[in-house]
Amino acid sequence: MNDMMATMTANAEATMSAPKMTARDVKVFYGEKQALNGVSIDVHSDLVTAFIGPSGCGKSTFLRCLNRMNDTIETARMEGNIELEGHNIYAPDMDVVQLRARVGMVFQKPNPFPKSIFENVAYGPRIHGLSSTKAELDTIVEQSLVRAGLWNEVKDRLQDSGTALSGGQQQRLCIARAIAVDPEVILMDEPCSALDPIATAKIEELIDDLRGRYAIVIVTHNMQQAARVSQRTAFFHLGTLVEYGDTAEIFTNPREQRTKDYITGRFG
Ligand SMILES: Nc1ncnc2c1ncn2[C@@H]1O[C@H](COP(=O)(O)OP(=O)(O)OP(=O)(O)O)[C@@H](O)[C@H]1O
Repeated sequence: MNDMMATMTANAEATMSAPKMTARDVKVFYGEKQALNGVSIDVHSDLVTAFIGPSGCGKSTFLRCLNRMNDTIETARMEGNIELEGHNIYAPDMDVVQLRARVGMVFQKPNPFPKSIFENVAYGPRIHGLSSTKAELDTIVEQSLVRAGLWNEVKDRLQDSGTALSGGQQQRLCIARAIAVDPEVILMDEPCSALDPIATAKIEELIDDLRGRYAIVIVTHNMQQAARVSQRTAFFHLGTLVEYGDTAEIFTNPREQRTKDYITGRFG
């Protein structure tokens, strides 16, 4: 394929669906200190988007803007515009609890509630009124655990504590918990950094299985992981989005020298 055709294919792929989320000129300050310098990005529904970059470049800060988790940090202040399906998520009438159900989050360290496996998954659907009978709730719990690739391992011990599972199982339980409230976007902040290679491989497979059903955004320190699981990659450096594009392009033919230096291990 010649260069022009390759570009046209990439562009056609990028425009195949309207973006699920758009961010424009997002700036974040912690007190006086500016952590993001005006980030603009589109997140597509049917793709996995990876955020990469050296420690402290602002990946997690930006991820947290996408479901207003930064609201919980007293010193944090955000400027710019972020929309979910065309609605400003920072508008005064936005219900933040609803927003965080639509844009779910999985954290670096698995954080199940100190409750049963069943309750971990059932809690969200119950408080969001997604089921009216016990049978409906059972179905949601089962489907969520199936989708998170955990059902076969836990179906006979749903009343055991979620915290008694292995680290990798706990992380899949947290993914099931996010899935249970029927989100549109799932944000994952270094979801494998506390896991061993086998548990990591399972989460990566799971991300691939979930692609297409949810827009997935993953922050990762691991460039191989970004290359394996994502179709779009955003490279951040010192609070700036340096380059954003097709993952294969970013890793084989980056436009910016700073991206090239980072992916070839010259810094970071
Ligand atoms: N709660 C906070 N209060 C003050 N400064 C913060 C806070 N969280 C992050 N920062 C600062 O904002 C900048 C960006 O941090 P952020 O955690 O978003 O980077 P990151 O790229 O996700 O880093 P890492 O890969 O190490 O997690 C850093 O300089 C960091 O020290």
